[in-house]
Order: sequence, then structure tokens, then C-alpha cells
Amino acid sequence: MSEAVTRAASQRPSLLTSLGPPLREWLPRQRWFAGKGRPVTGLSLVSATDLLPPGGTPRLIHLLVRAHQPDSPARGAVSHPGDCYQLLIGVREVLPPRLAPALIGRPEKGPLAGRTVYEALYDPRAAAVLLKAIRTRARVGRLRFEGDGHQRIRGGLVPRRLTSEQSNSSVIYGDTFILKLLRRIVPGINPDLELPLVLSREGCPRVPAPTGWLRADLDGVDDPYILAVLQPYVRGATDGWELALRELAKSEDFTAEARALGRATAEVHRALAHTLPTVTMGHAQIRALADGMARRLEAAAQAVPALQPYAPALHSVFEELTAFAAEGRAWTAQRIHGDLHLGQCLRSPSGEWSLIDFEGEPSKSLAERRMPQPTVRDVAGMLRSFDYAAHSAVPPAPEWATACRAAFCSGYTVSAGRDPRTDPVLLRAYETDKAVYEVLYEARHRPDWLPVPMAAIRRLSAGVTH
Ligand SMILES: Nc1ncnc2c1ncn2[C@@H]1O[C@H](COP(=O)(O)OP(=O)(O)O)[C@@H](O)[C@H]1O
Ligand SMILES: O=P(O)(O)O[C@H]1O[C@H](CO)[C@@H](O[C@H]2O[C@H](CO)[C@@H](O)[C@H](O)[C@H]2O)[C@H](O)[C@H]1O
Repeated sequence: MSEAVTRAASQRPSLLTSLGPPLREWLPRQRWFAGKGRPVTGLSLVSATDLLPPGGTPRLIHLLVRAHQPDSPARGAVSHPGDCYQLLIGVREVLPPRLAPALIGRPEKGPLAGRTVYEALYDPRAAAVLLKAIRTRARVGRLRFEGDGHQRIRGGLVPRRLTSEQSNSSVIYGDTFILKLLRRIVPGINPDLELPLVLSREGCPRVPAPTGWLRADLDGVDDPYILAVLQPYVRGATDGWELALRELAKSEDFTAEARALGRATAEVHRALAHTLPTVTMGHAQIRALADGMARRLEAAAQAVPALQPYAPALHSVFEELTAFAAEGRAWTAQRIHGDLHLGQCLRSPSGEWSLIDFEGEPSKSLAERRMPQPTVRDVAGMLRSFDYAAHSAVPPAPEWATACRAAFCSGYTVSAGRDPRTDPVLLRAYETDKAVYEVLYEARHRPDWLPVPMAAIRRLSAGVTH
């Protein structure tokens, strides 16, 4: 890999003459494509970097492309430049049968006319290039493969693509490391690298410490783009969602695990508060928080009419928060996980819990995701998740959720020295906000699951908080 190779690729916007037509079809079909429901009307090249020489087979091109789409109503009349996506494109004459699911298309025009282009993460040869680049701290054009000096990466680790549902795309190397290639890219420090780095440097054992990462410094943009994060793979781990469902199916008690999860969450919060700034949220900030919750409720009720009968009672939850703040109550805010649920917790075979995926809610801006927030927000996310598991069981097991929720809070209290239930108004507001978000999420993505958050909406609007 050489700078010369990279420049050659990036100076060739005609690559899109070849790749544009197949990519316009292929992109909207990807799970991680954020602009679903609107056609891709054009693509523009942000950067192109050859990671394997253009003359060889396969050819491997790292691409950042902007997808232009007609504005969605949600974006209002404001013109939007289009989301930027990271792609790893393989090019071969003919695709071997094992790579058939990776096919993107056969360009008809431009420099790649007549060749086959495919999603290169399926190709172990291509995936191996990424790990080697991190191991050797390669610099290829504007791409910087960097790493944490303390962790050694040995050669010869065989890559395989992670096949489970996810928002980005990951490759596992020899059950030793996992590389997450972020798909929708925005400039700035990504919390999915920032927070695990801070936590591991703080000695917090509750996150797999980042081993390496990929960043790009692009012309005309002050902030770096964080493109991928490599971390140790927790071998044989089960995620909390899977484990909870398994125990529920056997009518097994899950409170010991819920308590351990509460402790792990509090440990992460403590370490983050120790290293990163904390701020006090006074009346104005709490009011703004409650107003945001009320606006999201309005938007969700417009989109999902089933919410409408409950809207007045749910609004009063947020009004109570504003009233409480007006009495002079203040809360401490700090960096938190931001999107915590059972699926973001991994239990190792020895029973240790780690938290993963610190990216925050992908629909929010990076600035919002990096803002200090009350820790109760993460607690509310977990409480919702126990409720989710219990209500997706057949038959639903609400008493299982009640026990787990109480155990999580008591585990949290042991480690944090503060019981999140002593903030009932804020906790209920965050839980309500999350349930409203879930109603919208399920209506859009998994309509069969809508009854699960709707059960919580009924409970919360009736003032039942356990
Ligand atoms: N360090 C790890 N060790 C083992 N498995 C992991 C690790 N990190 C992630 N995973 C697995 O990969 C899946 C996707 O990871 P995640 O960070 O949630 O990606 P995404 O943001 O794309 O949804 C997780 O649900 C988990 O099963
Ligand atoms: O996985 P992401 O971090 O992208 O989060 C989105 O998808 C989640 C589902 O995969 C969704 O979580 C909801 O369902 C979970 C069970 O599948 C449950 O554990 C969570 O508590 C519930 O919120 C999440 O809301 C959504 O943002």
C-alpha cells in the first residue's frame, strides 16, 4: 500500500461512473442504510483509497460516498447534503461462488466496466488487509490505521463476517478481535471509540478496551472521521437479551444477573464521571429536556395513532418533571452510554458483564450524543429492556420484569452509592420517553412488536411505575 496508489484512486472520480449505478440499487437494501424509503438519486465521492494495488486480484477500494436523496418530510424544507457512508469494495473478474451473497453488480461503464464489484467484508482476503493495516499502523492516503500501544495483534488470525443483525458491519478475527466498520459517517470524535478508550485507560474492566481504530483526515474538514474500531472479542459471550429470553423460557430467576448488570452499569458511570466533565442541570436545562420529550411524544402520536389516547397522561409525566425542576431541584449530568439495553451487555463464560456499543442513539447528532446527561437515562433504558423481555415472552411475565428491575436498581445502588429510584420523577420521564421512542421504532421496523412498548405506555400512563 502506498500513498501513490491512494492518490491514483482519489483523483479518479470517474470510479463513480462505474460504481454509481449498481451502488444506487444496492445501498438502500442494506440494513445499515439510514435513508430508507427514499430513492438514492445520486452519489458523490468523498474519498477513494486503494487498499490493494489496482492491477491485482482482488482489487480493494475503500470508499466514502455521499448518498443524495430527496428530502424526507422529517427534515423539513432544509436542504440536506446527504448521508456519508463507508464502503469496502472488492473488484474481481468473476466472483467465486462462496462470495455470491456479496455481489453488488457488474458496472457497464467507466474504469471497472465488465468487472464484478462486491461487498469486500465477505472476502477473508480483503478483511485480512484491514487487520494487517492496524497491526502495522499503516497510513494510506488520508486513512490512518492506529492502535493502542499496549495490545499486540498477532498475524494469521482468520477473519469471518459477523452475520447477526447490527447497525454497522463487523468482522471477527480468529475469535480474538472484532472490528466494527462504522457505516454512516459523521466528522468528529465518535463515542464508540472515545468512551471505551477513556474507560479502559481509567482501568474500568467493564468494556473491551479498543486495540486499534481507523480514522480519516479529510481536506476541508477540521474534525477527524472515525471509521472503524478494533477491540478484543469476548469469546463464548452471550448477550443479555439472549440470556434473559433463555431464562424466561425456562421460568428461571434472572435477578442475580440483573443485580450484576446494575453493578456493572454503575461502575461504568463512576469511571466516566471520574474522567470526563460533569455538569449541573438546573431549571432551564430540565425544562428543555422535558420540552424535548413532549415534542417527541407529539411527533410519535402523529405517526402512530394508537398512542393518541394516552398522550394527555404521558404529557403530564413530562409536565411533572418541569414542575419539579421549578421547585429548584437540580441534577448532575455526565457522559453515559446513551443507548443501553440488554442487547448491549455481554456476559463472558466466566460470568463477567461488559458493555458495548457506546455510539448512542444513531438518529441523534454527534454533538447531542456527546452531551452530559443524567445517569438515570441509562437506568431507564435497562428497566425498559427487562420489561421488553418479559412482554415478548409467551405468556408475558410482568412479575419477572418487576423482580429484575428491582434487582438491577439495587445492584446499581451498591456500586454507585445512590439509588436511581430516589429520582422517581426523572426516572419515570426517561422511561416514558424511551417507551414512546420504542413505539415509533417498532411501528417503523417491527410492527409485530408494537404491543410490547404499548403495554408499557398503558402502564406508565396509568401511573404504575414498577
Ligand atoms: N467485544 C465483543 N466481543 C464479542 N462479541 C461482540 C463484541 N462487540 C460486539 N459483539 C457482538 O457484535 C454485535 C454487534 O455489535 P454492536 O457494537 O452492537 O454493533 P452495531 O453498533 O453495529 O449494532 C453485538 O450484538 C455482539 O453480539
Ligand atoms: O440495536 P440498536 O442499538 O440499533 O437499537 C435499536 O434496536 C433495538 C432492537 O434491536 C431497540 O431495542 C428495543 O428492543 C430490544 C429487544 O430487541 C430491547 O432489549 C430494548 O429494550 C428495546 O428498546 C432499540 O430501541 C433501537 O434503538
